[in-house]
Amino acid sequence: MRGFQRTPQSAPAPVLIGRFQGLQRHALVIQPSNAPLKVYQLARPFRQSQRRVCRALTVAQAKKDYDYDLVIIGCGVGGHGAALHAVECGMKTAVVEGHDIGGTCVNRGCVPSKALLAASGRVRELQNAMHMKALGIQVGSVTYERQPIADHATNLASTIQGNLKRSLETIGVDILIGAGKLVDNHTVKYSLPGRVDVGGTVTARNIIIATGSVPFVPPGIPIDGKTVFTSDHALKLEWVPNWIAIIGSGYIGLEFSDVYTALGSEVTFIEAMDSLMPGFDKEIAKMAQRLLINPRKIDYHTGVLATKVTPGVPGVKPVIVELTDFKTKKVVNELEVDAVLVATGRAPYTQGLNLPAINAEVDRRGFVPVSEKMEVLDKSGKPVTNVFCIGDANGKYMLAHAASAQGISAVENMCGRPHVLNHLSVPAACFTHPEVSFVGLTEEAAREQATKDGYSDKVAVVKTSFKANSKALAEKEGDGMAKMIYRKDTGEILGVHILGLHAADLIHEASNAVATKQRVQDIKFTVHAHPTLSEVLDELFKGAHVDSAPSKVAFAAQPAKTPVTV
Ligand SMILES: Cc1cc2nc3c(=O)[nH]c(=O)nc-3n(C[C@H](O)[C@H](O)[C@H](O)COP(=O)(O)OP(=O)(O)OC[C@H]3O[C@@H](n4cnc5c(N)ncnc54)[C@H](O)[C@@H]3O)c2cc1C
Ligand SMILES: NC(=O)c1ccc[n+]([C@@H]2O[C@H](COP(=O)([O-])OP(=O)(O)OC[C@H]3O[C@@H](n4cnc5c(N)ncnc54)[C@H](O)[C@@H]3O)[C@@H](O)[C@H]2O)c1
Repeated sequence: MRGFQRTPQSAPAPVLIGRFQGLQRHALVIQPSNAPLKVYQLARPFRQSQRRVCRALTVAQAKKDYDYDLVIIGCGVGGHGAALHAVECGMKTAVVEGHDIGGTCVNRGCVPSKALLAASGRVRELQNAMHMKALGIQVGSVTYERQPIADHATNLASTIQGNLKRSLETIGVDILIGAGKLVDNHTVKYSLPGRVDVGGTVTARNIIIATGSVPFVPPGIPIDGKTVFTSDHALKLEWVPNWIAIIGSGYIGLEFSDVYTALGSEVTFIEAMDSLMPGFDKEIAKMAQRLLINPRKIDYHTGVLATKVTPGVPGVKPVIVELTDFKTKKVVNELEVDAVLVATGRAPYTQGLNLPAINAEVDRRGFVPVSEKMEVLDKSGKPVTNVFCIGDANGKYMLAHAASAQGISAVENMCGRPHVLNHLSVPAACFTHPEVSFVGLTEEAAREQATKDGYSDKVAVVKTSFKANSKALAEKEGDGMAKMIYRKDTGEILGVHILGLHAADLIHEASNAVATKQRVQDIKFTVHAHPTLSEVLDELFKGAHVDSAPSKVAFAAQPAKTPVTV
């Protein structure tokens, strides 16, 4: 190491400080902050006189204070996303997984539920003779087989789980099997009950907690897995009840109401709040009720809690559900149904983590408190050095892609490149038929925020209908709307909400615009192919009235023109 120049630890980006003798293209790089010294392979030979920022491939670790640069406890999509990014940043990485790679999303969430929605959605479409006839198609009687649909979901989950595992192994991430427990802020112990052959202790410069969540079941509701169950059981589609009560009309409730009604069930929603879909923009929820609830075999009780559920026996004894008024707390009704799906949210899974070892504890709802940089906060609210928490376990935004984005953000921060994820730019979607999607604030929240911050007169809303879109009409899918809430003085996008065909795919133009801080007055000059559903957003952008002039970006010079010979 003779002749190496030392650079301060606080340098903003990795800095090259010397090269190994005889290795023309290898050099020692000091990473800012707390990341370790590394040997990198350089894109170009290094000249001693130059100190350069290195953007090259990692070859090996130069200093070995710890077994790993990063150990991630939990390998759901959050842990997986963090591991991929860590390796890209040159970190020697291991994941500790106590149950199944891919976690909730791959095994008991996004993936199998989308498989069920895809199959049942086809059944619904093909059974809709009016819709088919409008396209000039006649279909005979359409039936389905439950088991192959269930198998499709199970097989897809197992394929994606395998893909995820291979993607980690290929890039050299060690997969340590066992439930991880913190010993201190650099040490993780892992073990599996009843398995003496599995387990150990590893040290790491940084640790990420990514232990996810499990279904939340309110008190008074015993889960028997047969007649009273959560999404964990429902995804196996072991039977299709004639009448199912769904407690909760959030994402899980809505998506399963779509699946069950397509497969022939009648659904009764039990929702604690005064209206269905309380977490969504009110206008969108109202239209969703018109498209996704009213025309289907669905009824609902709002403003009530399911306070007591007595399991039944399939085909023999009904399930009894006691309903209590949310406000008066008086029992108001009793239902008899074939089955009950409990979809009342998810609880963080932090059991056995031993947070006191790092002087931290969960908050009153059980989530691990974190800073905006995803650092775990200790009991006094200060960041615990080198320990981060991402995904459902911190409760900031319980979505798969949010978990993964938080993982990337945490890795950036541990590499000394300060990063804060803008959660208002994270899109969300509910994969019903048609889909619902959004990014940013609801109109209600945006107006409330504007009143608080003194710009309520500047908030504007623009709307458009799928009925004005040629592609949607070609598909005979004109039901739906999109709305954008924005600031008419600055052109800032505050929220975009879409209900309609492929809404989940369409939202990304808006979410990317929010993430990159594009203004409406600029985006309205972008061009959308015709005829496409993306023109729904184009309509929104063009329909908005902003007081500010477009920036120069929208009128940037074109590449030099080739002279035209006349
Ligand atoms: C039915 C359903 C459908 C969903 N659909 C969508 C969707 O379409 N889109 C979307 O964005 N989100 C969806 N979600 C939400 C999404 O699944 C979660 O937000 C996401 O899985 C969170 O990722 P995570 O990595 O934080 O946690 P998880 O996926 O829960 O993974 C945590 C992992 O940590 C492991 N673990 C826990 N404790 C330990 C320990 N001590 N040691 C070692 N390992 C441990 C667990 O075994 C698990 O594998 C859905 C959820 C459900 C239930
Ligand atoms: N497409 C997706 O992205 C997707 C799909 C499924 C799940 N998820 C994620 O999974 C998480 C869990 O979903 P979820 O639908 O269970 O939760 P949710 O928070 O979306 O909805 C729960 C609903 O249950 C109601 N509720 C709660 N307790 C009740 C009670 N005792 N009686 C009656 N109603 C009650 C709430 O008012 C709320 O409307 C969500 O945070 C979501 O982010 C996402």
